Amino acid sequence: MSEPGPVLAVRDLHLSIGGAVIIDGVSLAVPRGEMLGVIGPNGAGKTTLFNLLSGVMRPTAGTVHLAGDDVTARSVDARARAGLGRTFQTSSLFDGLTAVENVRLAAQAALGGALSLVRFPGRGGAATERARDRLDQVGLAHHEHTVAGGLAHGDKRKLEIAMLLASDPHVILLDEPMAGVGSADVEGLMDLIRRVHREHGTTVLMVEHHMDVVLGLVDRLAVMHHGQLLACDSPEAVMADPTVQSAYLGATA
Ligand SMILES: Nc1ncnc2c1ncn2[C@@H]1O[C@H](COP(=O)(O)OP(=O)(O)OP(=O)(O)O)[C@@H](O)[C@H]1O
Repeated sequence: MSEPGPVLAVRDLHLSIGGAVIIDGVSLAVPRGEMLGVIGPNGAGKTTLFNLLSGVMRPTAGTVHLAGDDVTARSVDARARAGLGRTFQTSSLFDGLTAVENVRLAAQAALGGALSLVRFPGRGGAATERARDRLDQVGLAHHEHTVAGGLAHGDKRKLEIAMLLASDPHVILLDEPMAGVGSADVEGLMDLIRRVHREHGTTVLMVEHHMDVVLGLVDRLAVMHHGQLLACDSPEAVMADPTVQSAYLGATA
């Protein structure tokens, strides 16, 4: 049952692989509609935390709750159906398909229909309509028929977000959305993320190394270090925290 508590909550999450402790007792509650940045040095466990939230990996101990429901044992697909969407550090696009075909596949998966690339001219179809709408939302309507592999880097990232939006998620996890994006495209992507967050009330968790991006977007910052959550507070409080400064900011300066 959905209720007014945090939309996403992890409690005492642990993950060990082959004797190595990767995630070490992380607890975190994310209120509905929050934009949360996740930062930390390389290897701190940020992507692994996203893997545990999205169901790509299962924790050794601890729980993940989505909208009040315990989803710890649920698959990626079940969590996606429950409203959790995610992008990856590496591109998940089909380079040889057009922009609209990429989003249509995501829409077909979300709508529960069979996946198909066959076009039915004039018939529209719910998946195609939804795909066009999401392309419009991310500002790529004019690239509907451009193959994904031919898009500029920033537009590829926008296309990935359009695919994410095809399933109408209420929580999205963005893993380094600015990775590989030229400085000219950063503003546009930030605007897009801000718009998705504000217009749809979507809860956003974002791993991002660019501090200017993070600080320009988030309500709170979570700092990971050696698999632990070192701090989770307003950006101002986190930046002023001496433990964070020595563990993260000092370490990467
Ligand atoms: N499947 C795995 N098997 C073994 N070790 C793993 C596995 N996945 C991650 N790790 C290790 O866990 C640690 C955390 O990795 P993770 O990718 O979550 O860090 P990160 O904070 O996202 O780093 P980056 O900023 O470099 O992406 C690293 O030391 C990594 O080598």
